[in-house]
Amino acid sequence: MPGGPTLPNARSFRERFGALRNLRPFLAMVWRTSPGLTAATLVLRLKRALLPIVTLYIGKLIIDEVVALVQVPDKPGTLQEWLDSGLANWLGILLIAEFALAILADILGRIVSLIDSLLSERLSNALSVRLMEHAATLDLEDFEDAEFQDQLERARRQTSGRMTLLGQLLAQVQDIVTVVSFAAGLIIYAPWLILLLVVALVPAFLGEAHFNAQSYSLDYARTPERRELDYVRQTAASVETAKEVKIFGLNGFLIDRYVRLATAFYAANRRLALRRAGWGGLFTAVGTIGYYVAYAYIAWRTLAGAFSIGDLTFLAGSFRRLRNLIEGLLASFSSTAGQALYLDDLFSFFEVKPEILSPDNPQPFPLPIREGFVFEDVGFRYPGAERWAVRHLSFTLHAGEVLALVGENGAGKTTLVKLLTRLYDPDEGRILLDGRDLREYDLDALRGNMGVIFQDFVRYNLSAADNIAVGRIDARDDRARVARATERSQADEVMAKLPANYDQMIGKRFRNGVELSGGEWQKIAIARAYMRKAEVLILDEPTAALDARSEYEVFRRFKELSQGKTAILISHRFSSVRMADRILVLADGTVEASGTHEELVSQAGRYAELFELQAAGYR
Ligand SMILES: Nc1ncnc2c1ncn2[C@@H]1O[C@H](COP(=O)(O)OP(=O)(O)OP(=O)(O)O)[C@@H](O)[C@H]1O
Repeated sequence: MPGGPTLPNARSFRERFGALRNLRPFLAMVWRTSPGLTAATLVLRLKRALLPIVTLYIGKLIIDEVVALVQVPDKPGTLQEWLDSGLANWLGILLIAEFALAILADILGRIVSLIDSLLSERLSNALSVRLMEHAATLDLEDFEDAEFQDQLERARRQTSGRMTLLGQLLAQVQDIVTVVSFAAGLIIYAPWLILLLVVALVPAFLGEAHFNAQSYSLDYARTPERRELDYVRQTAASVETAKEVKIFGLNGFLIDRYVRLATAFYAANRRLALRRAGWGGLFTAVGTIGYYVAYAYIAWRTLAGAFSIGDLTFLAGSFRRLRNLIEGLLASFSSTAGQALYLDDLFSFFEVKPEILSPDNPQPFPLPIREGFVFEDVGFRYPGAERWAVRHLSFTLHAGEVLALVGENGAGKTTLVKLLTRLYDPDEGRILLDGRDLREYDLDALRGNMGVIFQDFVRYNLSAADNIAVGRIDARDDRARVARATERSQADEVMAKLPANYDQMIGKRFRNGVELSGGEWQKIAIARAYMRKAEVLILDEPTAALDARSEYEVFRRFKELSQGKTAILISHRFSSVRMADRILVLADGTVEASGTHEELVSQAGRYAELFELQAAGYR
């Protein structure tokens, strides 16, 4: 049989069956999704489970009756004579019963699959919602971690993948009842046939279990590659990337990369599939041998007069059905154990807990802020990074002040903003707000009172109005408020140009979407900050694509509108920066200088140098 060193080891037997503990919370989740549908499918399946044995038994009665009638002396000739004689009445009733059972089985089957498909869809929706709800509670740090992304990806796949598991579990309940009913029949006639059955089936079961676990391990180990595969496919063909892919002629490069990854996938899957097919064939053959030994025995006993012809068909039928059922059940048990391993991914995702939390007795956010924010020797290193992004960072952001942050790329400006908004907590030092550590405040209130627009703000494929309303989504229907925010960020000119104004779908992903220019997007994004009644306003360089006049105007308004508010603005344009009350020059994650534009220019430091460089460019 083909084999290869690259297959990961199958998970241990214990681990595999240990995963079955996940079934309980899973079933609880199914039940919560819809108690009515769950109960209905169970009850109907139990009813349906008993139909096969009854059908087979009536079949036996029919044959026995026919055999008996054939032997009746002077039996009637035509159908009419048979009917008139009344001899075939019992046979008629049996035939009608058999027919009715067949119809019933059909109807029940259809209703069950209808209910199952409804239940599965609801379960998948409920799981997706739970996944999104849980993801929303987690830290930014988690999302930036590649391993977490693998885990999230695996969990996400489980939301739809687990529908098969549900169907499988329900079918198992049904099949077990059927098996018990057949086995009871068989035990009454020929107990050791059951033993023969078990011996013939065990190897197949163990084989299935082994290959299922191996396929899970393979899947698990390959999550990073699979994410890369998806990423490459997405990059090669998406509206966001099409422009650059064309200009740079990246198709070939991306396709090669895809093919390389996909080929490795295929090779590993093929190896496993071949081994599985090989062993599976062997085990099935063992089962078939078992069946024919049993068949020969039943035939022999019938010849010996121990069984009637009806018994022969009933027993042979029972044995064949039992074999198929048990084979199916064993395969599906082991696949359930395998699927339960996948549930681990889902439940372990739900167990990831955020570290950035509100304290138990949070302080209310100060309205208004009286003193401001104080950074005390703050140090922060991104997870897994060797370098400190900011360190020994100390400064005060006074209440009501407009502070500009300047510094070269990578100086730590954005990191500072992330710390201020508690997207991260400092590794060293602390940040105070009105004399108390930021961590003492209610997290939602803290974030709710900050209007922050990052340089990599999100371009939502939503209507223009919603793109602004996301700044305060619960005020989405307050059109006057949206209009005010639009006007403040000068997005009103953008809005006026859109064919459907506020209702215009923007972005190219959906039908009738209109794409905006970079600067137009920025104006829309900045309006989000004005949707909030925020105590602190922060613009982290979302203006880079604005033309000089627009940026100047945006910042002038920003300054005006930040009256009485505490504000931070980050920009590389000195014409804007100089409007701030105070400027903080960052270098290598720490404060190098601070003061007004005039003070800093006269100090002949980095600020003056950068200012000169930019000014020289315009002369
Ligand atoms: N998510 C992250 N994970 C790891 N390191 C990061 C992350 N974000 C930033 N860094 C690192 O932290 C340092 C500071 O980055 P930061 O984004 O704060 O700089 P910045 O001053 O805002 O730069 P720019 O002017 O380019 O926006 C950089 O050296 C960067 O490599």
